[in-house]
Amino acid sequence: KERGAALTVRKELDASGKPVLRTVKKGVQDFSFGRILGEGSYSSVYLATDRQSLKEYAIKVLEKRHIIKEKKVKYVNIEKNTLNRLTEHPGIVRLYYTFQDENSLYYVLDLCSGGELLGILKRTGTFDVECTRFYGAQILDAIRYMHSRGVIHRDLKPENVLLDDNMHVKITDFGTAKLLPDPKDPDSGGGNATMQGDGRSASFVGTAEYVSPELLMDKSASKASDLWAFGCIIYQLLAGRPPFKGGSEYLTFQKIVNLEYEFPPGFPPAARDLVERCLVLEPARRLTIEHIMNHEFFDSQPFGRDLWRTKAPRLRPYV
Ligand SMILES: C[C@@H](Nc1nc2c(c3cc(-c4cn[nH]c4)ccc13)C(=O)N=C/C2=C\CC1CC1)C(C)(C)C
Repeated sequence: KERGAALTVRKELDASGKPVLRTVKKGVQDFSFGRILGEGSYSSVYLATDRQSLKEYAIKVLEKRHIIKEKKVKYVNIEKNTLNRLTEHPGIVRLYYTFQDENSLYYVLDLCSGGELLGILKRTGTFDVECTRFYGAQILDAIRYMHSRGVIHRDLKPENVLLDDNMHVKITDFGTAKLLPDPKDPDSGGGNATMQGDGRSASFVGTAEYVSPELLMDKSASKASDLWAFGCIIYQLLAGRPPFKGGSEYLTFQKIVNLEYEFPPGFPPAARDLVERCLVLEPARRLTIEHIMNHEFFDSQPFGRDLWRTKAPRLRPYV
């Protein structure tokens, strides 16, 4: 059953002409679709306005035929289960409800009108320490919530960190997440439960520049894999480029497993120490979330509710 399926009430006349109230789920007709906001490998996200409330949403549209042909049913299930599990955090894009027609599935989601963090970073080049601390803390707070709900994102990167109209973080794109068995809902685990998936548990590898060494060395992802990606993101906000970037994916992977990266001159020392303790080849030796939150780089940075109430800092480049 769809969680919180939105219902509209329509007054209709029944056979004998008696007025009857019929609750119907919202559908495509209830929205006016605007421009494409982003395109994934098998979905497009549109700007859409609810004709009745005039509220703006993002609607992710997935074409059923394409999903089945490309054997992506498993990922669609994982994304929906993940979004339905991550409902109580300001830093995670929220799924309000879903509906479908004969060709497509529709997810009605938070509109993140600030777009991708990567887009902002490209415009400013780098972030200064104050901005890096604010956005780093919001990303970390969202990761902490995800992990507490048994979700490993596995593909964290600046393209998947969106910004809402207050320029606050919204993590998105959970099609490649790994769901640990939910203590409250044991059979929702593993992400291997598929509707009619292909049965193979393909071990997913994230985006080259942010993928952790254990995923390349053919071990399974763990929560520590998201913290490796976090270290890459902090480095990139201050340096203006990711730590591991080769001329090809293969060369990037080689740099990762050999831990081949260096800091540009002037890189802030506290941030350097934090990044060095996240970009550790052995997952068990990487800083945990609690350690990162207590690291001197995040000194005097509130986490939790206050973090999401503070005004986003003006974006200034790190010069
Ligand atoms: C990463 C994702 N891109 C995007 N996904 C979402 C956006 C979004 C918005 C802009 C944007 C807004 N203004 N200007 C640009 C640019 C890219 C977006 C949004 O507002 N709400 C929910 C989204 C995704 C929800 C998803 C979990 C189901 C890809 C590229 C995969 C389509």
